[in-house]
Amino acid sequence: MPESPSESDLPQDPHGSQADPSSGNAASGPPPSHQQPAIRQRALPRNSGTDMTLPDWEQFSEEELAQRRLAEREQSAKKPAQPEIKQGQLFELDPPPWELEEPQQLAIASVVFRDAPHGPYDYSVPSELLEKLRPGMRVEVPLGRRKKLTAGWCTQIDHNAASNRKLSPVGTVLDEQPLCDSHLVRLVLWMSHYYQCPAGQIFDALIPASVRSSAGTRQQTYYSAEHKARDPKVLEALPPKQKRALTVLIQSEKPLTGPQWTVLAECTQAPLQALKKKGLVTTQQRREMTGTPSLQTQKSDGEETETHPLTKDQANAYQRIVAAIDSGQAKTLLLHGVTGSGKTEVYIQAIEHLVKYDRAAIVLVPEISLTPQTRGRFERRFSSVAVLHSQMTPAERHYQWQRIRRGDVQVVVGPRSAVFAPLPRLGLIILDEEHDNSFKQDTQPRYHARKVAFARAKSLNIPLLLGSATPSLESWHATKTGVAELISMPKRVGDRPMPSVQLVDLRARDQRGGGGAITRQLTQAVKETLTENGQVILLLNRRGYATTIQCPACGHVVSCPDCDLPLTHHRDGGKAVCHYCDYTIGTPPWCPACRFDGIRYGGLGTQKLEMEVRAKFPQANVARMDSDTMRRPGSHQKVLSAFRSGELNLLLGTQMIAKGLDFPNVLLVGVINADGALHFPDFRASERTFQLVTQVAGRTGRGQRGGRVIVQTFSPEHEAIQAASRHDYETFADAELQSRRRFNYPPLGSIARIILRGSVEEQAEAAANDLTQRLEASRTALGYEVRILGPAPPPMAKLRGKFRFHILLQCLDPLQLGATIRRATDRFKIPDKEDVQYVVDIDPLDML
Ligand SMILES: Nc1ncnc2c1ncn2[C@@H]1O[C@H](COP(=O)(O)OP(=O)(O)OP(=O)(O)O)[C@@H](O)[C@H]1O
Ligand SMILES: [Zn+2]
Repeated sequence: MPESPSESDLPQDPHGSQADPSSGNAASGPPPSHQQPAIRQRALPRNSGTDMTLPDWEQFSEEELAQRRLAEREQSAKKPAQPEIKQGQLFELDPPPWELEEPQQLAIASVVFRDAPHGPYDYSVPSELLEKLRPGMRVEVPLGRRKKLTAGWCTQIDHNAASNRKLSPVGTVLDEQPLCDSHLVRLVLWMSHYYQCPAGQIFDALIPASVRSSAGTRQQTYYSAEHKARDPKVLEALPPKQKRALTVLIQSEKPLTGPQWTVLAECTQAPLQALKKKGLVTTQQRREMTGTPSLQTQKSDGEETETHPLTKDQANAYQRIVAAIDSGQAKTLLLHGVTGSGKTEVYIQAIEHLVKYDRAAIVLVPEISLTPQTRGRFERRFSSVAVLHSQMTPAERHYQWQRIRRGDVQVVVGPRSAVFAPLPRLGLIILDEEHDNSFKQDTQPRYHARKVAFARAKSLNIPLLLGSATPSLESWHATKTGVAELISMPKRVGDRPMPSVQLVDLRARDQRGGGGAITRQLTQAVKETLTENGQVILLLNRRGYATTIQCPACGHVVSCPDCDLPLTHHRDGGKAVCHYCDYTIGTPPWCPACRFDGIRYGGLGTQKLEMEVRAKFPQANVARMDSDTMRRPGSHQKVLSAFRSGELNLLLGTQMIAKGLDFPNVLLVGVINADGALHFPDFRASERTFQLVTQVAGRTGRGQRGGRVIVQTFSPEHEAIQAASRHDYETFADAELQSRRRFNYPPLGSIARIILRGSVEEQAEAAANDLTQRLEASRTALGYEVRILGPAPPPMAKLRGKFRFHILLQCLDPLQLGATIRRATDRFKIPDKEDVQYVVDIDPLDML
């Protein structure tokens, strides 16, 4: 007898009632205060912290919405009526009125698709699927004139719809249970609207491919006895082997698999098949894990594991987070704690509070393999942690996803995509190092995990905790406008002082001892530190050996043919590599343009720095950490363990050594060139420089022995570097906000970027011009104040063989910005024969 999924198998929607006052209280809301009657979300004031705003339908008051609707109706009255595109109308004309059916009651499902046409389109739900189909499931439906069966996602079912058009019916329901609960479906629809990306593509980003393909599972057939087989007369009439087999099956409490059944009945397959033919047994297919993947937890790297009593600052932070959890409201908290102030311990204790109520948390971290230490700390303190990372096998990923959805997990730790973890009883979302750029996805859907976390937390009425020593200006601004609450931890644990920072001016030539990259002052400091048995971290944010390969005779620079950017020379294997597309050639021994024999390597990468370090400090045990040396899974862990044990005493590398590491014996941090990010054509250049220098400086002075920092720079007077040298976040952030205000840059205003690319430059440019005109027309029609810049070639005017153009849009109001683009791109189509694509990037971080 086929089993229907039991109650507990169904994805729970514990907070469903919180957003909807009509449905009463959550049955088992944890802290007592969670039980209070839910409050309908109040409209946020517009323009309050543009990075922290919700979609328009959540943000407007009823009155505003009504006004908007009125305005929209007036708009549409002016323009010739555009037929709404619905299934059936997309490829054929509407049927003449006499062919229309009588309007009839039916259930209609909305379905969206990954590929164009994206939908949503309406389908009727046949009565036999009514019980089964729910939003968040995948279905197969006929699409287009040819009625080609296509997989899509069901986003909504209207049970009392009326339609007089003949709708195609839903064909097959592909999932046993929804892959997304109703909250996640709502989140998808919001993301689709806000990021202007088809909902079908967002579903695919939300549900890992391994889950969609059921990686690591197989189809298993189960047998059970039909009702009529229980009739003794039927049983008696059977040949002995079949009789014995059927008796075994009737007596079994659960359905049996073929192998189980043959073993218990001591028979071959033959009697089973005979019984099946006679219609005495039914079969049922179920998907099962083929095995339990052995999940690797982070081995301790030797860090002490004892817990400490909280410091005064930590205790205060903890109290305020707990109050937010207990309030049952969607509050955003920014924990601004200086490096080494013990933020992780605060997160852990807050989650310990949460799990007492049987609730779970998501902790988003930059890339988990870079921070094995953070991972280890969570795994040691909670009994069931799911760590999601990029090196999992599909089977592991699917297994973890199922564990998470069943509610077997207290804490999910992972990178940005973990914001979608389908925890049934989510009670808190934490973004550690919330300023980190890796939280923004740079492919479709181009979402920012902070914003998505904000929307998710808001719809569930749970707190969102952002933590950083160098908060993004978006979050800092949010504390000024009341969107987020600020919690400060201005001191390090154990009253340890912040390390002193010395700036070394690279412009003064005599400072540069011996022409290398390491100045006299830094050389001296490294030697002293190594003599005292201390450890050293050196930061250089460029990988490779030399960053340019240039001919001194004719000036030719060896560049990538696909990206027009200089290739970087890598010494291992003598390769010249494009860092944007990985185009690789053997480094030419002479100039490819004029054949001059004596090509020069300019600019400095980590490989070259490593050689200089080994030559200058022969007593040091050196490791280099950059994406070239850290390709293999587990390599970070290996290097960091060796560093903790003291086997290594000098670590050099790119920004990946600046993140979160906590080693008490690091007595010196050296920044080889702080200006790397400073002169990028990007309004966030200062912010990034400040963050990088402050974060790497924060890796020292974390033990009893203190620490110091030496920053080499060509711009010692630059405010970002000055402020970082004083550990003065607030002065920097407030001044930076002032200067952004002048240009309405985020977070004071919103920006969007549209990138067009094509293999034929003229076509890409023509499409960019066309789109710009549409944007201008759209702005005029809506009467919005949107600034449109471009089209122009971006700093990277060519990438992977495609010519690029971009259009920048700025507006104080993110809703006006979004609406302007939506209207302009709505019917914007590039001729199929042209190889030109465009992407809309809302709140872009990458301006290159
Ligand atoms: N209350 C405490 N008493 C003593 N030590 C503590 C306490 N809380 C945390 N620590 C220790 O202080 C160190 C720094 O903590 P942690 O790594 O969480 O800092 P952080 O604020 O995340 O810093 P960063 O921003 O630099 O990553 C850790 O070794 C941790 O074990
Ligand atoms: Zn390239």
